[in-house]
Amino acid sequence: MWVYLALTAMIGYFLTKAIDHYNHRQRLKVLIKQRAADRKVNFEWAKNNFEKLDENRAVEISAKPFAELREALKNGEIGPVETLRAFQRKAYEATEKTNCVCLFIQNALETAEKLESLSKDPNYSKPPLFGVPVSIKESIHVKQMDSTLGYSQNINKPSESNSLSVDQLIRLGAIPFVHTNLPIALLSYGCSNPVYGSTSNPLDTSRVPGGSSGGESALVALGGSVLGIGTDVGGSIRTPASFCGIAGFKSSSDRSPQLGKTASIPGRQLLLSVEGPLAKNIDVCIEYLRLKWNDSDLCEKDIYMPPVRFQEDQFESKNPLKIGFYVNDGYQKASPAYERAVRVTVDALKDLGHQLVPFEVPHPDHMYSIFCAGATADGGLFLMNSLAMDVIPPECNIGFPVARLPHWIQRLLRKYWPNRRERQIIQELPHDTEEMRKMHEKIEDYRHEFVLAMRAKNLDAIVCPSFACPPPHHGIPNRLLSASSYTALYNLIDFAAGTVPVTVHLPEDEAELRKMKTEDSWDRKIVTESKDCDGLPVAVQIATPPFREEMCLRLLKEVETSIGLYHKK
Ligand SMILES: CCCCCCCC/C=C\CCCCCCCC(=O)NCC(=O)O
Repeated sequence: MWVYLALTAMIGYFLTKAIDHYNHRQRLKVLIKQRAADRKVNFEWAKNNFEKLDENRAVEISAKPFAELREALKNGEIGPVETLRAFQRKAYEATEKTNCVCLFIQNALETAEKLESLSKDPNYSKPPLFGVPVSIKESIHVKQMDSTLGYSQNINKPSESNSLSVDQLIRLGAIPFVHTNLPIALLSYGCSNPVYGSTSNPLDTSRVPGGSSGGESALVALGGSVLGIGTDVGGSIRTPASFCGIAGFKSSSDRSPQLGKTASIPGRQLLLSVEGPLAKNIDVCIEYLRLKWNDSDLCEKDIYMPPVRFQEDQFESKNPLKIGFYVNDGYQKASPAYERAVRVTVDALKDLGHQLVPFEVPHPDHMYSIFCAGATADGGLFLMNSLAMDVIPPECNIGFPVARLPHWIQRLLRKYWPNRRERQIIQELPHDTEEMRKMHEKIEDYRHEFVLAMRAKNLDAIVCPSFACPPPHHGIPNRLLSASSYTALYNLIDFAAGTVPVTVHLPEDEAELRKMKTEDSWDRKIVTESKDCDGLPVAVQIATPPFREEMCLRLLKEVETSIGLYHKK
């Protein structure tokens, strides 16, 4: 009798849970449909607005590079409203091709009109970014807009205020005008979510634009924005920038506001995401960061941010530097084109008088495993629970349901998991407070070890690949984690790092790759994804210690100027 009652109660419990879950998913599907309809209306609004400007005039304005655009806005040759319309048109075209825009920010028109009327006052002094339209990754708060992070459960939860960086941009005279696409949960270098769908690479639409700031990279590469703001906790600015042939930069965490910002995993301790710029060339990133760091208001608003101005002495210095380089980080061998990218950069930097010496990444397997542990923070539980409460298209599946199993099963699995590199990662994921403390200790120790390794060679900076393979096809990123090891390292040790494109994939790279020894499915994917990608851009990465951001920018500029692939003023 008791057994019968217990069994009925259990069946009842699980049935109710399953029905609740089903109903929850149905509600989310309704929200997704509503958002698609609202988005159509939003795009129509943008179209009606940009069609008020003559198309030839729009083309003329949006073709202007950043510096020229700023100058034309400053001297009144063009106005903020027509500039906004010109970029709305270009962004609309870019999103027709790649699905890079989530929504147009409708308040942008009001901001542009306000700037236009202010500029009529002869006593008005134009702020430095007067009238420049800037694109913003969807996860960054813009007042009255959702930051869904690609979760349908976050639809219709508009932000009450702007993030500090969006507020700062407005203070500087810029016009945030679009929210751009990202992968659900942000912890991917793909760019797909159930709310806004998949963004494609503008250079090959069968491939991803990179992520998580992939909407930004596609939009900027297509000229739909002269400056985009993304976020990076494992490569999410640098990877999309390098996949789309543009420049991207992430600072160390102290030099970016942390107060009030969204995070893929809230409460994460040592791996903090940072906001940073993506643009057609590094000069634009430099100019933006100069304004960002010289604006004392930002540190007043985020009182935890050290008030360090743009260090012109570091940036302008002509002193030769000692720079370490590597072509293989020892964790994931990169496609040959990335090795070539490092070698041409090394030669160019030598020609400029710098000293270049080989460098080895300490304990690469350990490095990437503790990165995954630090980036997911709680053994993947928050991530997997959040995903389980949403509607996940196959290409968005992060594929780690193990995190939701009871810890004793996970402890068993981590002993016997067949794949070596996956097992190493699983072994580092913490399951209780003791393991979590140890994880933090390992990250601190690794930072120390890395700094000592750099000091032993007296290095100022490091040059290395920006990624391990060309932009993979849609659906691949979440099944090819290891390729992100080249960017992830510099989040783990909280360095400044940036990327600029320096070459393209060539047919001989593919031939060379066939010789690569493959240990597991990750290696095999590197080989298959590197096929048929001739002509796609390849970037190099440069990293420097925290508070040496300006030195990193100096080197990126030197590289871009001497060998930059698409260096255009
Ligand atoms: C087989 C073991 C699976 C372990 C599960 C690990 C889950 C994924 C963790 C790390 C993946 C890293 C990919 C890098 C993507 C870049 C993320 C990023 O920078 N996001 C930006 C942000 O969060 O703001």
